[in-house]
Amino acid sequence: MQGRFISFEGPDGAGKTSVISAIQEWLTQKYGKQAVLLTREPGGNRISEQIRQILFDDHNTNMDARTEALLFAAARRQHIVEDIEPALQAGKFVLSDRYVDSSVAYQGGGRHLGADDIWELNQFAIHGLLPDLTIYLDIPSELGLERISKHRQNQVNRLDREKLRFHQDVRNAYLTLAQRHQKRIQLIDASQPLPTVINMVQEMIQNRFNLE
Ligand SMILES: Nc1ncnc2c1ncn2[C@@H]1O[C@H](COP(=O)(O)OP(=O)(O)OP(=O)(O)O)[C@@H](O)[C@H]1O
Ligand SMILES: Cc1cn([C@H]2C[C@H](O)[C@@H](COP(=O)(O)O)O2)c(=O)[nH]c1=O
Repeated sequence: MQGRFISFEGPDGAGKTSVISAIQEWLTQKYGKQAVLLTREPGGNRISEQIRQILFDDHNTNMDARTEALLFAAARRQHIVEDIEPALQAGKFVLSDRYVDSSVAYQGGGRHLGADDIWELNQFAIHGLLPDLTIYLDIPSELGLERISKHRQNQVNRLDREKLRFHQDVRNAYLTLAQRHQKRIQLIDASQPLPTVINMVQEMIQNRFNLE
């Protein structure tokens, strides 16, 4: 049986990590541990995690925006081949904390490389593999950044530290993507309380895949 591929997207601090772990628990209770793969980008396997370290190294302040875009795409390719495709072939639910839309939003929007060029660049990496469903957690940039600075002071990465304008451009690019891919991308207002957001995401997954 072919599995189901669900990606979770959103600006920094939208609550993806919190929501995705609740969804993992919910699906695991329903279908068992073996039925669910929780993974993240950039990362998932040794090579992609090594690329992640380069991307988020605080010393790499001189990284060119196109180099950054290529590294995210390279980590994605390895993630697909080593983790996502095998899990889908085994019939699992694949829950990915970020996927191709992150590159379009952050490198295309935030870094101003252009959404279309970054989408095009990533076609080589994803080779046709798009999620069956993308949950986009939408949040005003100020609120997302406030959540991060309140709760995660010692885990802030190189991209979290970008200025407010960068995060606003990221959000606008996500909103454009959600308009363009209305069937695949489902938008949720992530400024609502966490239990409400989790319930809405569960309903979306239930409806999309006709789960009991
Ligand atoms: N709906 C919510 N209401 C209030 N606080 C929330 C909500 N969702 C998450 N948070 C809190 O905001 C902080 C950031 O959440 P989380 O790490 O889940 O976000 P994230 O989208 O994964 O961020 P990033 O992509 O930057 O890692 C956490 O401290 C979390 O407890
Ligand atoms: C996949 C991907 C990610 N990013 C950025 C977005 C975030 O700032 C970090 C990931 O941090 P998280 O806490 O693990 O969400 O990386 C990006 O700019 N481009 C991408 O393709």
